[in-house]
Amino acid sequence: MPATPRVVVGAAIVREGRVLACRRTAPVEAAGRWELPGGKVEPGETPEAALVREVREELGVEVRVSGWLSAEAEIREGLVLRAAYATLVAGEPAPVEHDQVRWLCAEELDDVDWLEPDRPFVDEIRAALAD
Ligand SMILES: Nc1nc2c([nH]c(=O)n2[C@H]2C[C@H](O)[C@@H](COP(=O)(O)OP(=O)(O)OP(=O)(O)O)O2)c(=O)[nH]1
Repeated sequence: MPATPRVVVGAAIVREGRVLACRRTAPVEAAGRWELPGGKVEPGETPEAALVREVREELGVEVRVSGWLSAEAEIREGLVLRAAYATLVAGEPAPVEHDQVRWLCAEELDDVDWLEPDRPFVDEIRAALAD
């Protein structure tokens, strides 16, 4: 029986019609590519708690999860990506691990080079921002 995949959660933090995209610095093959802030859910942790924790660690802000996107993508064998919409409740994002952040509107989502697994999420976010 295959093992249950480990989940990586990403936050689609939306403010005034824009989503926050973050540029990775590591590993080398992912450096310069863009993602949603987040990371792996730890054993015993809920996805919501993981997302809030990772965003706090990576950007120094507090977010509230408002709902999960319907997409799910395989990052590699045994690792899947999920994402949730979130709103800022305290602080202004200041990257700790990323070297750049951008607030992108629907028309700007294709201006950055997203990690491959993020594509279905970006499509869903584009539609949501355009509403
Ligand atoms: N945070 C995040 N990771 C993503 C996205 N898309 C995507 O393929 N990934 C991949 C990159 C990494 O292989 C993995 C996340 O690992 P990570 O290293 O950022 O997570 P982490 O902070 O929990 O790391 P770790 O030290 O526990 O290994 O998911 C995304 O939008 N956000």
